[in-house]
Amino acid sequence: MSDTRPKLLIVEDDPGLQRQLRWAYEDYRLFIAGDREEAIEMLRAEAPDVVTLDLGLPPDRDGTSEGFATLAEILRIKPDTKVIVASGHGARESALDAIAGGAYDFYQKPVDIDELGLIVRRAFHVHALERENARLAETAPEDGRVLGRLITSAPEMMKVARTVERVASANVSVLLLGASGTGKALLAQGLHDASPRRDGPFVAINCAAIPENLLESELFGYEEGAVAGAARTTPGKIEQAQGGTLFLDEVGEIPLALQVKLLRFLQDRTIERVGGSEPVAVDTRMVCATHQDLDAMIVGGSFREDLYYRLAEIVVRVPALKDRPGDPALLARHFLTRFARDMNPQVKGFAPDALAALDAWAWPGNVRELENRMKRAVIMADGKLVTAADLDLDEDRIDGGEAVNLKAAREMADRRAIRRAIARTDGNISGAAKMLGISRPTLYDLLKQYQMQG
Ligand SMILES: Nc1ncnc2c1ncn2[C@@H]1O[C@H](COP(=O)(O)OP(=O)(O)OP(=O)(O)O)[C@@H](O)[C@H]1O
Repeated sequence: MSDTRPKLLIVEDDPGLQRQLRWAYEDYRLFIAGDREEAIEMLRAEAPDVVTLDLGLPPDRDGTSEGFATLAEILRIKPDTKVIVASGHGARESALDAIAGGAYDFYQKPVDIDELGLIVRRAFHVHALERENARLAETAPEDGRVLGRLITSAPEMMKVARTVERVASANVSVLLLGASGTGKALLAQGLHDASPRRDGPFVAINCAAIPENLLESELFGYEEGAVAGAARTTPGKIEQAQGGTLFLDEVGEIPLALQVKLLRFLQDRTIERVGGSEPVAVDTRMVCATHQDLDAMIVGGSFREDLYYRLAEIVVRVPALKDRPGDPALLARHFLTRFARDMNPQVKGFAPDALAALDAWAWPGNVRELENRMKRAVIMADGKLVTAADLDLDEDRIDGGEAVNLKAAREMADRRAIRRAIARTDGNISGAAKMLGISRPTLYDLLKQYQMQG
């Protein structure tokens, strides 16, 4: 049986000590090196997670130069290695230098086997935890959730979520660019929840939903009767977001005159309410979103460039749903579970033709459209399964309607034929391939090429 004990490399030139240590570590597979060259050779061959390193190695037995050179080389070759350095009597200083140079811990000679044993065990433990964390960070969470409520399994969207998570802690303005219904509002909320301002308010305002003449007082608030003495103050959205985050959705809809006022706020962080006399200081984080092409608007003179640069310290592009392979089906399942629970508990899943249709549809309204169609489908479903008909997708428009050229037309025809074959064979790939007159690997290739699901 293969030895699965964790590997420990001991770098020690004193044969007496080597012997002593050899007996001390039953729980590990031991590798012992007497100098730098041997140590590096064993590191490369065995990749141990933990190394104990005597700083006084030949040819500099009484100094530390060789020990430090070994430490640096180990960390260069395998940076996650936990190196525990041994310092001679009164050489605490060099031990501390070693820690500054990336060593994990140190121990003082003469060796106390029990104490060193504890340090080594802890080093393995920390290494295992770090490895597990790195693994978790690389893989998608099992339920497909990231940033709290966002559901995705597509690398394109994971990248977006990770960027948002990363910028959350920095106090920079963020502009989310993406088509309607792609989840920009959800990302903005996720950013707030991941930021140090999470205990403050998250205030959202959709600039497209408010008539132009009311937008100023919505944003900046207003004061009435100030002159008569019985002032009534209504705080605007900016003020309501004090200590938290303000999400300006459809920021491209803000008229030019108001853009100037917004810019002034971003410059001096104070607002003036409509009809108000005193400036009010407001500390809020700004997150904006739009589906419009702000660059073109700047060129056309309808969006101020100086405001753009204030709002867009970080720009995040949110991909359309059709560009996130696997997400339509994953999100559809999520919405099915949610709506079935509330509206039609007998519905349990999808008929194969529904899955094929979900995959083929271009989702011009993105996740919002999917959510709405799923709600309808769950209500309309007759039996346990949602069918393609329940989704009410226009067959002729599946795959995006008119083909722009011959290549696109062929792809469209391929997709339609594949979808039908898979639906007719209840998702059986071998059967579908036979029906299409192609081999199974060819069908898999096509599914991959067209980013369809089998
Ligand atoms: N990845 C996702 N996981 C779960 N729900 C999502 C996801 N993306 C979007 N949604 C849901 O879809 C709907 C639309 O999302 P959202 O309002 O965030 O989009 P948007 O890009 O801000 O749209 P608009 O620009 O039209 O305001 C919301 O109900 C949201 O909760």
